[in-house]
Amino acid sequence: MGAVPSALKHCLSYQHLLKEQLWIAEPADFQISGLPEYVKIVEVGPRDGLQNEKVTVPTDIKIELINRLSKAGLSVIEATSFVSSKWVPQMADHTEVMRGIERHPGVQYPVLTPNLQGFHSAIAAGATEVSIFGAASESFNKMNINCSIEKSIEKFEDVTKSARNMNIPVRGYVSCALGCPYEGNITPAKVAEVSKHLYSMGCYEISLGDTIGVGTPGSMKRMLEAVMKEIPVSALAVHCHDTYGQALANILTAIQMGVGVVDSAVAGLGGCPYAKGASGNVATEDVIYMLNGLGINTGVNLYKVMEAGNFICTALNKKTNSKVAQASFNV
Ligand SMILES: CC(C)(COP(=O)([O-])OP(=O)([O-])OC[C@H]1O[C@@H](n2cnc3c(N)ncnc32)[C@H](O)[C@@H]1OP(=O)([O-])[O-])[C@@H](O)C(=O)NCCC(=O)NCCSC(=O)C[C@@](C)(O)CC(=O)[O-]
Repeated sequence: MGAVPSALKHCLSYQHLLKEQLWIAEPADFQISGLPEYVKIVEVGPRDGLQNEKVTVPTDIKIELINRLSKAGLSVIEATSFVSSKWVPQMADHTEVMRGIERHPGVQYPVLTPNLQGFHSAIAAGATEVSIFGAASESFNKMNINCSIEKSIEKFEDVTKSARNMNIPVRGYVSCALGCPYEGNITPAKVAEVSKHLYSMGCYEISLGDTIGVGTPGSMKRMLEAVMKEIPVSALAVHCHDTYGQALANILTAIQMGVGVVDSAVAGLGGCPYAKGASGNVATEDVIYMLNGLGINTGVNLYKVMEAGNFICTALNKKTNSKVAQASFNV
């Protein structure tokens, strides 16, 4: 570990913090039966975390954030999205971001592509993995990508077909998996149906999004039970926003059910522009702290993620949403 940056120095005096959990990437040397040895973190901070920021974040700050996250040991960092700059102005610099980042060996930098136009722009900018993003709610789908679920499936098929021809892996999102800001309750059967469509068209992984953070361990369990009838659990990820403070509990429930991939955002940044009131994603720092405490390896250095969180929160002039970072920095 290198020199401790001045902003973090005072953390060292916090005697009550479990040193090994905070500073060392290695998980505890025990294993709780029934839990996996390893969980993959998909860092979505540079995309989901920043897309809703009202003030334009300078491109070099986005690039520096991604470079710092790469050095923290994260193996997947969602870098940006190739969507319309009229819809999401914050992501307008997608090409510059993709051209500016350092590519670390073993790290994937997927980007969102809602249609063929986005896919071709992403490939031209150097993307080597893309994500398509659907929803289990008609109303949300319309608000988010301006078409019905059925129409979006057609557009996604165009993307997956082109991606297959170019050997580009495609990840699929299903938003509103535990509730919709416009329709309220969403049935697990609908989530399973949309997930199956995306999986059948070639997505290697389906990320189930609690877009507005209303889920509980109970609704997470019911939804996963339905989806797991259609898709192997090894191809599932969970993507939890923390609006109602349930994200860590929901993630633990998913992991206990065999899910091995968790999306999260550094400093708990985030929110969806088309889901009013949705708070940030679960903080990467908090997920890693929990997993370390469970003896589950992530390969990620918590200390370096905290540094990256400190960097972006300073740049945005905002307080971190990570409880672990708040406790460590006494903010
Ligand atoms: C999907 C579109 C583009 C459809 O937008 P549209 O207006 O229906 O598209 P269109 O095909 O009719 O084209 C209209 C204009 O958009 C342009 N256009 C068309 N496609 C693209 C593209 N790919 N990139 C750039 N420009 C594009 C196109 O060139 C044209 O430009 P104009 O001639 O008017 O100048 C639009 O609705 C859009 O950009 N929506 C934003 C979606 C978004 O980024 N939402 C937030 C991310 S999703 C999320 O946060 C949830 C998630 C994933 O995190 C999981 C969870 O939490 O649940």
